Amino acid sequence: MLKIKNLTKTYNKIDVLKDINIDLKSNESIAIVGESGSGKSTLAKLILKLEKPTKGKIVLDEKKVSIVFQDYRSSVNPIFTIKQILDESFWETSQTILNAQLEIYLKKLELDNSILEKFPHELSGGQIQRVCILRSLLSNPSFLILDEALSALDISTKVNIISLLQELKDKKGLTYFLITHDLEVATALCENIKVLYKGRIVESLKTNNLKHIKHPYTKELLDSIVLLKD
Ligand SMILES: Nc1ncnc2c1ncn2[C@@H]1O[C@H](COP(=O)(O)OP(=O)(O)OP(=O)(O)O)[C@@H](O)[C@H]1O
Repeated sequence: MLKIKNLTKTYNKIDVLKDINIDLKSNESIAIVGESGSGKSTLAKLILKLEKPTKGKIVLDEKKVSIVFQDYRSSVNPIFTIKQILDESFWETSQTILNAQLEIYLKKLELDNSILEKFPHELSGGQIQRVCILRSLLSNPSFLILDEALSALDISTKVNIISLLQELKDKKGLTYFLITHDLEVATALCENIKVLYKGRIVESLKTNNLKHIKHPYTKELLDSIVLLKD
């Protein structure tokens, strides 16, 4: 479904991504976990062809691709109401189906119907982030890139949205390319985890087998989950 071969991206003579290889099978989701500045968003931009690789190749065998950007405030038009922002989601879905889906997703994303008439500046960061997730889901994608898409949400909302995303994965076969520094969200949604450190993949793991962690940065991430659960 997604093949990335020997990918390098250089900005100002600095390799932001170096020799990245990913081979993702259909119906498997992947999480790219890494600290700030490790090159995660750059990788998303390359997959979406918003940027060109310096070296290497990316082949994405999916047509219905959507993304929830990390910078959620600037990805909504401030002079549009939320309803108008969501109307951008038309692909091939009829208005009737869209309205029915909208009702369901609003409930699952814990958003009140009254937000539809509001403007982005009248919403909290967490509400706008959920509107961005909703907009992507309404476009009925088969491959969804989530770039730190749950970062502004409180724990209980995050748990509910993860369960919605899991449901869509199971029922509709939606595949996620998850970008996060939260290993816990990564293990909840994805079968595969790649740890990006200073532009290189330093560890490739299967979620059902985290015993083989080698890199100190991944160990730190795993310890932080244990600490949060203590
Ligand atoms: N268009 C650009 N021109 C020059 N440098 C860039 C550009 N885009 C990203 N970079 C640099 O590439 C590096 C990786 O950035 P990127 O946004 O991919 O990191 P990230 O892992 O997503 O970080 P964060 O978690 O903070 O969002 C950073 O040092 C950044 O300054």
